[in-house]
Amino acid sequence: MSEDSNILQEPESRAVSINEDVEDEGNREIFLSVFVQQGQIGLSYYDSHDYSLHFMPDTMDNSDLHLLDRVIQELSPNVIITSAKQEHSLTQFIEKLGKHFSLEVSKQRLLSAHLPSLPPTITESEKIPYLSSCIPLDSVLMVRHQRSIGGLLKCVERRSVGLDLEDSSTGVPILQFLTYTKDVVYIDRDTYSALQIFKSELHPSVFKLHSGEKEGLSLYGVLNRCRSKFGSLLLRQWFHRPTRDLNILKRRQEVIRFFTAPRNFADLNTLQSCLRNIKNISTLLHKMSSSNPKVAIWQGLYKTVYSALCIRDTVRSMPQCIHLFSEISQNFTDDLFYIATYISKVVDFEGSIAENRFTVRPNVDPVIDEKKRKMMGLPDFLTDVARAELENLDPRFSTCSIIYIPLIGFLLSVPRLPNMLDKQSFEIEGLDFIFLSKDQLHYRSTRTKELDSMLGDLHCDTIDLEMAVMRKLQASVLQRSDCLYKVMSLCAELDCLIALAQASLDHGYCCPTLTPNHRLALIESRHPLLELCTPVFVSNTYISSETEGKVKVITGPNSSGKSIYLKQVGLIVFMALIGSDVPAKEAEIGLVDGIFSRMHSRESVSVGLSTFMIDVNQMTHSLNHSTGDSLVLVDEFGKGTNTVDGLSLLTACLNHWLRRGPQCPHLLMSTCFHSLIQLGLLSDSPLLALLTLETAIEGEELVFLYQVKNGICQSSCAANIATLAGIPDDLVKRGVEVLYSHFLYSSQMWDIPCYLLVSTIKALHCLRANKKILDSKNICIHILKTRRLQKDRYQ
Ligand SMILES: Nc1ncnc2c1ncn2[C@@H]1O[C@H](COP(=O)(O)OP(=O)(O)OP(=O)(O)O)[C@@H](O)[C@H]1O
Repeated sequence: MSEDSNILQEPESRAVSINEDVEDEGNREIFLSVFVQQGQIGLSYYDSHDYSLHFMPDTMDNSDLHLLDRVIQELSPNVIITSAKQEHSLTQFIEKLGKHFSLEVSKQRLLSAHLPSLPPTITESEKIPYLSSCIPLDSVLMVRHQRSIGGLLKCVERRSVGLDLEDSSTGVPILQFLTYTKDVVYIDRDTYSALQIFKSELHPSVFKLHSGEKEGLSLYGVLNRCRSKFGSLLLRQWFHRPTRDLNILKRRQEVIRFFTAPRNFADLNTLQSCLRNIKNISTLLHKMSSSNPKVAIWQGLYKTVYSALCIRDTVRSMPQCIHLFSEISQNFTDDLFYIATYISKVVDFEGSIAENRFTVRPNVDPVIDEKKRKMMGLPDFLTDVARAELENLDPRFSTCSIIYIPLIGFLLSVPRLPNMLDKQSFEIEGLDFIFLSKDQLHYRSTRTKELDSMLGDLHCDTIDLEMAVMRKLQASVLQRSDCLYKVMSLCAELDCLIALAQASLDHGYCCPTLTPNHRLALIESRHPLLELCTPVFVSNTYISSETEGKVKVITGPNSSGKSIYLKQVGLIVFMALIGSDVPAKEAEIGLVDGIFSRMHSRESVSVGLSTFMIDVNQMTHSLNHSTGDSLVLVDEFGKGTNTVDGLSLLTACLNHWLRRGPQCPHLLMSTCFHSLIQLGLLSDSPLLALLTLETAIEGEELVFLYQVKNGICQSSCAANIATLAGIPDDLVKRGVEVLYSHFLYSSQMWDIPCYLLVSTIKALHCLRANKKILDSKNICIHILKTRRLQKDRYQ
């Protein structure tokens, strides 16, 4: 804390509940405006949560508008606005159309937008340089973009977004302009869902049903240790926008490195407790600009600014070569200290809470002090007046009191007597009856009229004076709002990075080496979610490069861990692309441009497509859009249809990728179609590597070792697994009999090479675990003998 900081009182010393006013997410509304032309997309959106206008400079998008799809997925906008004359591709996306996209009109709307941070007297020509510093107005590509902003502003103005009961002439406030990052790695909805990056579930508590959803077991749930709500929001944004920008990623990594060093744990804890007290500054400032902000808003602001100062002082003692730290040290200016001191000196928090309005501390304004002093002495003085009034009062009354009611003034109050039944009986000579309340009659007497003129409306005067002080304070806080916005964005970043560092420490992650080359090497890596749910997790290595095999085909018995391996590779690459540490002993991540997947994630009912159609859609998407820098995860493609058709499709896709040579993505594919390899269907390619998962037979049981090794698997061990799962033995036995009769018949019909039969028999040997199934081996051999197959034909 700075030298003068002892002037400031710790906010906790005035511990009072800061209600939801401060954190109120309220009705968050997002208005997205899109304009597409000749493959370029310009978009902007307004977020009523923090009154910010985000824009994305014109960017190429593909014909399916994937970028737009991703933005919609991230933002879930309440309204999407576009031009009625839009290209067909866009109209497929968007249902609500607007027609406010003329370029000149757009410019005018931007110029007349309500920007509270600018002085109200600013002229249009003065506004242009300011706006061009926020949005590149002169950029050619921005033409379309401005048009999207034009439509957006028109819509939000019409709906008075972000305004409560303000005057109809008040414009929708825009408190900040933010760029929407475009250098993002492509990941589609299905991949997010299959990898369990997010998983929302309905809240189980009946009491919290209104708050909607909570995060289930997901990567976001595991990594989100943010202390503030806006930190969590920013982390969510990072999750939606994994990036290839090495500068951004290295900036994040250097902070995480610092906090994961044991000697910095104390600083980490201090910062975490400060971050907990930082409230949403956009909401605070918006509420602060209302005519009479609630006490909680003042408390929230004070606590926030005080904590920001603590953060600044802690960070200033840390290495300033770390970019985030030096930015915090520079941008948390003395304006913060000014605001905190001003609030601390002026606002009487205890008094404000007691009276539920803004009250001023002593020694701020002598006139207010004088009036308060008079008010303080009032009870004694009024007791004396009441005593004197009682002497002259009707003798039927044994007590009376003098009370003060704001706006009405001083009144003489006496208890109602039993014979005072109607209004006429309330009349007392020399007194004017005013009202009856709770068996107390209230009158105005000559003396109370004297008091009114002598003391006036003391209370109201004090309130007016205190409100004037509050307005001055409000104005001076709002003048310094720029610095407060910086506090919020830097604190959000710090919060996210501390959260990632904490997760890294808790789960033993390592810092990945990020490189622009095309190699992925995950040494002894783990699945970040499964490792938390299983007592023993077997780590595995994945290395993919042009020389070490970019296409991995992984076969293994059912339940041997193929899907988990695929997902763990996807998750680790994803984690590295948001700047996080990863669950591995060592990792080298060549920055990929997209993660594609063919994994079961959606129920066919929810999308109106058959399961096989979903599979094929996902595969088509991966085939069409993956590049040599992409990661493609394919889990059991083709098993939703006839085996031969599924196998043929899978083979065609794989060979297509292999033929692409250097443009072949990092492909990790699991399959139960062992004949893909056994029948030699795959093209010879140095890119191809075959992997399998190790199993062992222990006693009578099939044991999964979950260890990935080079090689192929001969059997799915489906019968064993069926037995393990409890399918009756006789059914399993019959299944195996049918399988092998059919197999031998087919092999003769189609003249399938004999090594296949050998491998079948070998596979049957593996079934030693179950004696009844072992019998089926004898059946198989028996069939072989009866068909007089030559032994040497299949050896
Ligand atoms: N590396 C591992 N360490 C420990 N347990 C694991 C590991 N991999 C997988 N498992 C366990 O094995 C179970 C099955 O894994 P997974 O779903 O990946 O199998 P699979 O081979 O894809 O099966 P199927 O072919 O039937 O889809 C997991 O739910 C998990 O409990």
